[in-house]
Amino acid sequence: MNTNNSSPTSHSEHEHIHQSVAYQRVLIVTAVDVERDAVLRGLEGDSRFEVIAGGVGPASAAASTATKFARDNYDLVVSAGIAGGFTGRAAVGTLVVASEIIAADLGVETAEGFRRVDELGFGSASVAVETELASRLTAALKAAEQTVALAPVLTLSTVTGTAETAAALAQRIPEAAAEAMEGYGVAVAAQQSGIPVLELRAISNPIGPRDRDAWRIGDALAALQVASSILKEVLR
Ligand SMILES: O=C(O)c1cccc(C(=O)CC[C@H]2O[C@@H](n3cnc4c(=O)[nH]cnc43)[C@H](O)[C@@H]2O)c1
Repeated sequence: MNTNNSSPTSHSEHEHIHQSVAYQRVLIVTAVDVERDAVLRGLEGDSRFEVIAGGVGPASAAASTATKFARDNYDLVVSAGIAGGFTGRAAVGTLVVASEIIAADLGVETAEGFRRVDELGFGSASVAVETELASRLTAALKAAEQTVALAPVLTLSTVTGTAETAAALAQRIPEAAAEAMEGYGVAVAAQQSGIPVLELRAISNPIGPRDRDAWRIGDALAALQVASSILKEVLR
C-alpha cells in the first residue's frame, strides 16, 4: 500500500484499497450447524467473517439474516450450504455459484401452468447477485481445480422428491443448476438492507426421486470447506 500521502495512488492500488474496504465484514448464512462448521474450517479463523446457522427454509433464513443486519453492519452476505444438483448440470461433490437467486415456487398454479409473482405484479421471485464477485469467485474456484458452475440457484420450501417435479423445474428454468431452501430468504433480507449478496452451494444429491441414503453429505461438506477457503482469498 502507498503510505506516502503526497504521492499519487495508482489505479491498481485504488482497486486493492476499494476491495479491502468493501468486504471487511462478511456474514455467511448456512442452514444447519454442520454446514456452518465446514465453512468455519475453510475460513481458518479469518476475523472478517461471521458465520451463522440460520435455520432451514427461506423464512428462517430471511429472519435470521435480518436480525443480524439490525445488530451489526455488513458489506456482503453469502448464503452457503449443501444443495441438490440438476442432473447433467451439477454433479454430486461439485460447486455452484449463483448467477441469480430464484424463488422457484413463489407464484400461482393455474390451469395453464405455474406463473411467477413477477407476472402477477406482486414483486419479484428473483434477486440479483453481486455479479462481478460471483464471476471472480467462480474463476478462482476453477483455478483451484474445483468443478464449478455459475448458474441460477433455485430456492424451494419443499425439497424436490420426484422425477416429474425435477423435470418440470428443469423445463421451466432451463439454466438452473441447483436447488436449496434458503438463498432467496437471505437475498431478500440483503436486498431490503442494500447489502450485496452471493450464494455458494456444494452438491450433496441429485434432484429427483427421494433417496436420502444416497446423499453424499460428507463430500459436499468437504467441497464447501474448500470453497470457503477460496472465498476468503477472493475477498482479500
Ligand atoms: O443429515 C445430515 O447429516 C445433514 C447434514 C448436513 C445438512 C443436512 C440437511 O438436511 C441440510 C438441509 C439443507 O440442504 C439443502 N439441500 C440439500 N439438498 C437439497 C435438495 O435436493 N433440495 C433442496 N434443498 C437441499 C437445503 O438448503 C437444506 O436447508 C443434513
